[in-house]
Parts: sequence; C-alpha cells; structure tokens
Amino acid sequence: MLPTINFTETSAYKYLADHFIDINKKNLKELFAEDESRFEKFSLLFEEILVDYSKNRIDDTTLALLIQLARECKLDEAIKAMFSGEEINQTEGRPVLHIALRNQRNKEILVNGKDVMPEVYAVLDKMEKFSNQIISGSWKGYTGKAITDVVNIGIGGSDLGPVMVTEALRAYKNHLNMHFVSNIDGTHIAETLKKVDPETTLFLIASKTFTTQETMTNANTARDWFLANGAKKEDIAKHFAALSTNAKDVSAFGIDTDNMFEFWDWVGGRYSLWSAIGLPIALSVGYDNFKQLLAGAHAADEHFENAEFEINIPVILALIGIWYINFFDAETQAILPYDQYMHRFAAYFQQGDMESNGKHVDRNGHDVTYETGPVIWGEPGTNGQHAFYQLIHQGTRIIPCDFIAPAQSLNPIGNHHPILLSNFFAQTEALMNGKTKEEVVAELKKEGKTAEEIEKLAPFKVFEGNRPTNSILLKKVTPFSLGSLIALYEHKIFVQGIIWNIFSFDQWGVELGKQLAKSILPELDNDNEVASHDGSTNGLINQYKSWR
Ligand SMILES: O=P(O)(O)OC[C@H]1O[C@H](O)[C@H](O)[C@@H](O)[C@@H]1O
Repeated sequence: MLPTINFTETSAYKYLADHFIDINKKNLKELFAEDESRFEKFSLLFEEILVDYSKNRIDDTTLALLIQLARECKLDEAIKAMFSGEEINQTEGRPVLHIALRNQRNKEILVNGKDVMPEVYAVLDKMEKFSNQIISGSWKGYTGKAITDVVNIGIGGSDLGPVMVTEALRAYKNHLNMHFVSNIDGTHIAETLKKVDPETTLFLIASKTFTTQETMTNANTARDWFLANGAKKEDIAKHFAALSTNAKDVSAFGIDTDNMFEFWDWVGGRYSLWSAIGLPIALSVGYDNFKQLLAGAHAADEHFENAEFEINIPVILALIGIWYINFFDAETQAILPYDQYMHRFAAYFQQGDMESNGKHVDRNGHDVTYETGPVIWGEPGTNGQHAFYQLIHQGTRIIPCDFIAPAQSLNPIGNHHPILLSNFFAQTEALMNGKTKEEVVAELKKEGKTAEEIEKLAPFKVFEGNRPTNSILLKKVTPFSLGSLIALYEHKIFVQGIIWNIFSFDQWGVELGKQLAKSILPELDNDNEVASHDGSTNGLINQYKSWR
C-alpha cells in the first residue's frame, strides 16, 4: 500500500510556502551571482548524461525543503513498494513492474509469490529469435520471399513508445521499412497499405488488451487486405504476429499463439515499450540494440532505487516540477529536444505524464485541493524557436522547459551540430538573463535610432528573463543513453504522483469517451434523426447524417 499523505499538510510544505515569498523576489541572475558553485552544486552526471538544473528558481534551502517534503510524503517507502512488486496500482489491483522488464540482475521479482523473471526472459528470448529470423531474411513470407516491411498496428502505449524509440534510434536501423498505424481514421491504414506488398509484409498487432476498437478495426482491415491480395488463411501465420496479454482473443483473431509475444497486466500500456510491445524496436535496430535500451533503463532504475534523494535525478527533477506547479502556478512543462531523431519524445511523454498524473482524486478517494499533472508539450529545438518560443520568452506564463541535446551528432555534416548546440546553449541563457531596458536602449542607440524611436520601441524589446530551464546534455543518443533518459522521466512521473497522493498507473479518465462512442456508433447506422442526446450532440450527429 502506498502512503496517503496530503503534501500540503506537511511541515515542509508550510516552510516552502514561506520560502517561496523570498525566492519569488529573486532573480536567477542574482542567484548565480550569489553562489559561484551553483553549477557544480546543482548539476548531476549519470553515466553519459549531464543534468544541469542550476538555471531554476531554487537555492540550497529550496532543495533541502523539497527533499524534506519527499521524506515527509514517504517517497522512500513508495519506491520500495514499486520495486518489490506490491500492488501499487490499487484501483486496478496490480503491481507496477516495468522495472522487471529491464531487470538485468539475477534477482527475483515476486508477484503473488511467483518470480516473474523466468517469463520475462522467455519472452525476450523469443523476441531475439524472431527478430533475428526476420532481419536475416530466414523467415519467409507465403511466397518464399523475405520480409521487407513491418507494419505495427497499435495505439496509445502500443504505438507511441515504439514510434518514438524507432525514430530516436533511426541512425542504428537496418534495412526493414517500419510503418506504424494507430489512427482509426481509414486514411492511416489506407496510406500505409499503398506502400507495402502482402508477400513481404509482417503485421504486428500490438494491443495489451486486444480489445481496443481502433487497433482491432485496423487489424481486421489489414487481414482483409492481405487475404484479398492473393494470400490464404493459412498464410496468416507467416505474416501476422500479436503483442498482447490476451491469448484468448489473439487466437480468436486467427493469430497462431506461437506468433504471440506475451506481456502481463503488471505492465502499464504507457510503460510497455520495454516489453513485447518493443518488438518493432528490436526489428528496426536489432535485438542487441534493444537489449542496450533495456540496459540503459536498468541503470537508471538502479540509480533511482538507490541514490540518496539529494543526488537522485528523477527525484530532483520531480521536486523542481512540483515547486513550479504548486508554488509558482505553472500549468505546463515543455520538453524541447535539440535532436531531430527525438522528434516524438515530447509526444511520447504527453501520454506518459498526462495519462499518469492527470488526476483530480487523491489516494483516499477525495478531490485534491491543489494542482496535479502539468500539460506536457514540445517540439524539436530550433523548429520551436521559430514558432512558439516567443511566448516562452515574453509571454505572461511561466513555462519550465527541459532542453535536451546530444554533444555528438549522429550526422556530423559541416557545422550543423555546432550551430544547433549554440542555439541550445543560447536559449537557456537568454531565458535566464533576459535583456534589461538599459541594454535595449544601448543597442538601439548603436543602431542609430533617435531618442523618440528608442522610447517607443524599448518596452517591446525588453526580456525580463528569470525563466527556468533544465538542460540535459547527453554525450550521444545511443540505445543505452536513450533507455536511461526515458526511465529517468518515467521515475520523475512516479515521484510526482507519490507527492500529489494520486494513483499514477490507472487511466479511468479515458473510458467515458470510449463508452459513449460505442453507444453512438449504432445510431449512425441509419438515417433517422437522433434526439437522445443534448442539443449540441444531436445537432452535430444530424448534420453529419445529412452530409454523408
Ligand atoms: O494496448 P491497448 O490495450 O490496445 O491499449 C492502448 C491504449 O488505450 C487506452 O485507451 C489507454 O488509455 C492507453 O493507456 C493504452 O495504451
């Protein structure tokens, strides 16, 4: 059982509320001027990942109080509970054990008294064998040709993780063409099927439950297309595999359970890329690279489980997030990778964070009286600079940003990378320092503007600065470093959920829309006017019926 402490009633929270009044008057520039060792103090090196959190509106007292807050909320007990397989997903009665999927030690992890590691390794072995066969071409399609294209059909956690990682590791990929179909919009599957040949395509039907409407509809369409293009029912075994926890529905669909890669209900969908759901990753970059991804995540797990809170990256990042959300009233958190390969990283953590911590009921079943999970958003580096950074620099909202960049480029062409990184360094500096009125006036004078022009223009050109950022500098994007980075973010989400006293591993909030869609679908079967809903919904459905 997880602790159920209201963090706003802890003594650390009360001290933080007082301390906030002082810090809120201070400028980051002053904080740096006051303390020469700020960077050394407020940065952590883990493997080949440097996390610099010194450009945050914190000082020694802030951090000490935030850590006291974590202690008062019994974060240490919660971490132990997760790692030891307790049923911390209490509303679904399940343990939360994505850490077991990347467990590299000879250490047992018990669920209901049974060690899960032999099963985990058995599935990994099966994934290794299968991916080797597909990549080497020894696995033949129904006409004897090797597989050239892989189509992953899944949505949410059965899509975003594999998409994000295969894109992030594109530099490591082999000859297989990877495709991902998630949307129920027929366009997604139709456009994908235009690109592939039934004789050389492998479909992976990825669904934890194997009941998700979008995935099952797309899977049926793919099977119909396969059978309508020359293949027979018995050929399905060569071209369809399932990644799921639901063996019964997998075989009812017609997929041989030999071609089923299993995982378990203690793996949350949005934490499942480490499980059989990661098969497209293993196919795209090879099993050894997939294993490196798991090894990187495992290293981060060990760090999270064992490091003192003062030097524990997920703990520190989570607490700084709480500082902004609950004291500075920040509503969003931007994730800004300066790496084109990581272009889906923010989208991935939209699900990871928002589906985990977008909750308003605490672990006692009461409405919370404070803010919980932030809106997560972001785009790759310089693209964002030319689009939405204006608001981050000069808007009215405080937007804490995570800047992420690799020191080494996987495509070191000309001086692209130094230019990219100069922007990475410049942005956090600009956000922190801003530009004063005096600096603006001096600049305008230099440009030869008149006193009147200067007076008019200056206010618009001032940057108040004092805008907080974390900088995460990786030596290089590798399967190992990416695995670590993802796991560090996962654990950050866990820590925040513990402090907010919410359940981070269920997602009841996605159910209502699904239920209503199911009841509306039969109403769309005929042309009768609908009157059973509210005026707006009736009006929309009836207009649709008249236009279709
Ligand atoms: O993997 P599946 O069972 O098909 O689920 C796919 C997705 O659908 C659900 O609506 C959940 O909100 C997600 O957490 C999940 O990842």
